[in-house]
Amino acid sequence: MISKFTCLRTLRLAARHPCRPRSLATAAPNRAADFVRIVEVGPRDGLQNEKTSIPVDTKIELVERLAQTGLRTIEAGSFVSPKWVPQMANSSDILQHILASPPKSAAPITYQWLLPNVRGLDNFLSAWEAKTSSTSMKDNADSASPLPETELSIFTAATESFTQKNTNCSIDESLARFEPIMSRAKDLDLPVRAYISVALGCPYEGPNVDPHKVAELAVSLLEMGADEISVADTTGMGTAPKTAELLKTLSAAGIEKNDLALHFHDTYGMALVNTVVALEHGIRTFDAAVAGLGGCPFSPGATGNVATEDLVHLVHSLGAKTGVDIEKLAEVGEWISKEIGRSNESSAGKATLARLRKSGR
Ligand SMILES: CC(C)(COP(=O)([O-])OP(=O)([O-])OC[C@H]1O[C@@H](n2cnc3c(N)ncnc32)[C@H](O)[C@@H]1OP(=O)([O-])[O-])[C@@H](O)C(=O)NCCC(=O)NCCSC(=O)C[C@@](C)(O)CC(=O)[O-]
Repeated sequence: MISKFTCLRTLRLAARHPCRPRSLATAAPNRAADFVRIVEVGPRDGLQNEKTSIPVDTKIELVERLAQTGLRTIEAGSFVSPKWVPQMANSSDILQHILASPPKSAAPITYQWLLPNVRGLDNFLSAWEAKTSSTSMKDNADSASPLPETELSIFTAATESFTQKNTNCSIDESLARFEPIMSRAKDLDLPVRAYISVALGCPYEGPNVDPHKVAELAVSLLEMGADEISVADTTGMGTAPKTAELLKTLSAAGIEKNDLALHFHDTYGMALVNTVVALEHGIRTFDAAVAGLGGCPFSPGATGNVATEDLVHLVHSLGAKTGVDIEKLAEVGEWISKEIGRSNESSAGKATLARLRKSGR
């Protein structure tokens, strides 16, 4: 199937978007071969499935603490229906707080916001524009604490069943919802990343998701204007051979490595193995959640994202850089785990803390 559209799509992809986004592609240091960019999804993917309502102050404090670890990109909330995902209902408050008092950080941070439809975009914009329109670009550049970079995330899935369960529509309908979001985001110069869920296994259709379907969707999203595709192993069913096959299929479809991020959940303990496979294929952007927080409300049995501390430890052990201070990050992982009453799922985080405590720190 892929060979039929590969050449045409490759040409189309090469011609798209002469103007690349500010953060996703122009982050020059983040594109060095030995630099791995981490997208911290803990405040969104990590918290969205928690059953007990988490106070907005705790969510803001999590973002502020993460901002001090060296992480450069944080997905801080989502503008989805509160009837579907009640835990994310106060994302507007978090956005407004971040814009009004950008968290302290050594380097500028980009904040991402997930949305499923135009209603989500409208809700996002009513909070975002109120602040950004009152700060001119010049004022912003001159300001001691300029407005943080902002990006949007949209999401669809590689199977019809998951798309229905997650967003109450078909895959095609989900793409149709993105068209107006994409065009308004481009007008506002806001980069857009697009997730493709269940790329390596679906809770409703099983472990064998067609990699060509993932490639076809990725091409459609890039053609539509997405600046980055985050390919998600929502269920953690991915294995090393399946990850390699998927990445080869995406490459054969003309998708560049720099356009891809990988988003592994660690349900079967395979996330780091699959990360190594992806690193060997040249992927340099990975999503993760501090302390291994997370789970998708519409993926029964799926556990958290790969823990950011474990990802950082892996990358550093391979001699590459992340810019993240693992000791500070481990403290954040332990703090948020206690705050929300769940166990810290990061092996590297717990080991780092044990070492720190032993040395009296
Ligand atoms: C897409 C919908 C809204 C369709 O849901 P629907 O019920 O079909 O939508 P609707 O258009 O019929 O609207 C129903 C009600 O929701 C309201 N509504 C409609 N849209 C919004 C909105 N944006 N924000 C706030 N309210 C909204 C709308 O106004 C209406 O309110 P009512 O008239 O009944 O009072 C719903 O299915 C939804 O919100 N789904 C989101 C599910 C979700 O957040 N899943 C988790 C995130 S994805 C994920 O975790 C995977 C990922 C990204 O991490 C990668 C991976 O690991 O796989």
